[in-house]
Amino acid sequence: MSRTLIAAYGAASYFLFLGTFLYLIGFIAGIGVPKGVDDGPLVAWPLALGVNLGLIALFGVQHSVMARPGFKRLWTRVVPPAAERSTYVLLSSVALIVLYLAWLPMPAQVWSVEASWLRGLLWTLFGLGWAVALVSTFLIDHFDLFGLRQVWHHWRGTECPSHPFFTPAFYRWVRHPLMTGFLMVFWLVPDMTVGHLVFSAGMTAYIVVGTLYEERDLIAAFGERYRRYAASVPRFIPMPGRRTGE
Ligand SMILES: C[S@@+](CC[C@H](N)C(=O)[O-])C[C@H]1O[C@@H](n2cnc3c(N)ncnc32)[C@H](O)[C@@H]1O
Repeated sequence: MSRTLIAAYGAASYFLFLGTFLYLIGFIAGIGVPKGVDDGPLVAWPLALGVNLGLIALFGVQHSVMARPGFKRLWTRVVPPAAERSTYVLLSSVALIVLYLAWLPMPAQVWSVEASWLRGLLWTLFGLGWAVALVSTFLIDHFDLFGLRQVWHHWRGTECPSHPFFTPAFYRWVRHPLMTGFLMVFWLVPDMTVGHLVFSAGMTAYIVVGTLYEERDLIAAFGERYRRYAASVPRFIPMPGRRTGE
């Protein structure tokens, strides 16, 4: 494949992911999108539950299996190595779009906060969660995570160096601040239906399992250094007095 084609593929995958990521904000909040987590045809709850869990599993399997070094080694025999991350990003977007389209509502209310000050506080924390997630992508390397760095180096004909282990800013307080941001936006909402709860609980389960696999790879890559970091820094929730500087 030509360098320009791979660069265009990388850029297209990035912008598609940006769109699906922005859609996720509206999907969860139920604001500003044609179909949110509580919209869609009403069906019997066992069917809705089965379909929704299947959609989360589809996203979780795609997102976790394709991120493993062993899978990447096999996969890069099929796709050019420079386009591997962009393909991951593209297929993650496809899995999310399928989830948005096929998601079935389960409208029974689990909680609905009435006090306006508390609603305001929860919406503020919801917004803060998105900010934490976005800033974390830049701390770890936004353009690498979304495949643009790889296609850019390939386009210029330069080597794309792999990242060292580091613990910038939020990474001194928690090991997975990007996931902390996601956990905030999944749970800190003033209104929660059963369907929304299934989404939040399913995605939380995926995050817990996904980060276990990620840490196994990080220990394989960085060894004792990562083990020491994991022993002193909490996974998702910052604890006063427990942080490390690298
Ligand atoms: C989607 S990012 C998520 C990072 C982290 N789990 C979080 O929630 O903030 C996953 C990538 O970040 C890398 N990564 C995670 N922690 C890292 C660290 N402290 N230093 C360097 N790379 C790291 C992993 O190897 C993986 O390629």
